Amino acid sequence: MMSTKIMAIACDHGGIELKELLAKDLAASGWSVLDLGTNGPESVDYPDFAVTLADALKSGKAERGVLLCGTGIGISIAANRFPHVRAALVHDAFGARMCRQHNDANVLVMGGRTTGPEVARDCLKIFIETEFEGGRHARRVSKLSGNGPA
Ligand SMILES: O=C(CO)[C@H](O)[C@H](O)COP(=O)(O)O
Repeated sequence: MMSTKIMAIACDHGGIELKELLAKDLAASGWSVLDLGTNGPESVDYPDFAVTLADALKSGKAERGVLLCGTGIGISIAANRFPHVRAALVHDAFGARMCRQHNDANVLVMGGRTTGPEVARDCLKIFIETEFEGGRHARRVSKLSGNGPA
């Protein structure tokens, strides 16, 4: 029996339209969506949403995540402060593919003010469908968590 995979998704006010669009695509792809906000147009602070999503991954409430802010920059900086998070700020299909194949990214990050809806949908599709290649990349990824030589 296949269990439903859970994707946490969170944004600040700069990513809210993209969040709504991508959440629909996730649900249509068979993912269960854990929506961690924000859910209104009020101005909020992106680090708070990165922390909430990092907590959801750490506790096992979700296996992967999507984070969105205006540019994707601030929220990816915030998310990558957590050792269990590998958040990739992606702008195109190639980046979406590489962040899975080479970096085993567990969080896809995009900017609601920088990436158009169709490119973002394409990146999400690739992010959820692409497997990590392992091999030499596994050694490098393990060093990201401080498990390799200094
Ligand atoms: O992209 C972001 C962080 O990297 C934020 O979404 C952006 O800084 C919010 O800006 P403002 O408060 O002017 O809407």
